[in-house]
Amino acid sequence: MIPELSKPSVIMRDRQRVEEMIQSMHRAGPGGLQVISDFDMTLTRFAYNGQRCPTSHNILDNSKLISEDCKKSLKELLNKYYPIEIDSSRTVEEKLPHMVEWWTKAHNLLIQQKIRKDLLAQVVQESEAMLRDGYKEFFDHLRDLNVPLLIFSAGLGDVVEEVVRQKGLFHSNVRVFSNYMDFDENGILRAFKGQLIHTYNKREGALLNEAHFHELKDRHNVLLLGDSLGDLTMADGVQNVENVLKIGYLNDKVEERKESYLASYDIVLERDETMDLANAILRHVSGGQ
Ligand SMILES: Nc1ccn([C@@H]2O[C@H](COP(=O)(O)O)[C@@H](O)[C@H]2O)c(=O)n1
Repeated sequence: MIPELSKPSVIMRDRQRVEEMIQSMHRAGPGGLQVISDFDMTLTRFAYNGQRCPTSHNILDNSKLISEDCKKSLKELLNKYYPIEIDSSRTVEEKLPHMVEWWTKAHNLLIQQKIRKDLLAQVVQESEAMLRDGYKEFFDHLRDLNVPLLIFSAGLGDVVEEVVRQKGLFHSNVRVFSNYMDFDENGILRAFKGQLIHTYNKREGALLNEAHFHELKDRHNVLLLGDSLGDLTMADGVQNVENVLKIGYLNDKVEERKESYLASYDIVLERDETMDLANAILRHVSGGQ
């Protein structure tokens, strides 16, 4: 049905179920579809030429807006908390306080740097942010089909938006839910707005945005893209859902985490740096439109 499902990087625990869901989505067509995606390491690449690619936080952390001392502290936080984030031997409940601590400490450090809003665009331009191969077809096809793309990110919303804008992809069907910076009247970062979003509380974020999902209440099929087990709850605010086809990018600690990803995602993409499968599914669902 979809040749990309047979790529070596694609693994599934129940191929028949996946094919049934895709067929059902095809019957409903693009008018019944919405796409909910994580940003960092899902729409962006995990690695390029053997080097890790930056998250939206890293784009700012590594920039000229951050002092060397602060860079060191942010790196120490990353080295301490990232292994906890991806540790398959701990439960989500065990990880939660550590994630809140990481994000809170990192955001407080960023606030101390008195970051200027007007320099963010330049920082993104000078960064090594990289979207996955096939990103343009993905964004443009969704725009052409009028399919909403909701990006749920525990990263930095201002940076996420800037990356998408600079690539010419911020089409009117794209909405970003994320951690947004609050700037004072001089354009200096003074706080973060709203409730903190980290890797494992996206369900709360999704439910807080229920009103937005209500606008999409006639779109009963969801294509969900994520890279962590926390991303699985991103569609929890969707009403009258018929199919949620969950595609998970397994980027890091692949062997260790494969079982848990296979148990939770319908399709797991192992070290796959492309949007090929999502693009192929969209082509199929839209009947070649
Ligand atoms: N200070 C931080 C905090 C988090 N990260 C990483 O960003 C990713 C964002 O989360 P998503 O679930 O939306 O992908 C997360 O995976 C953290 O590893 C960071 O780099 N710096």
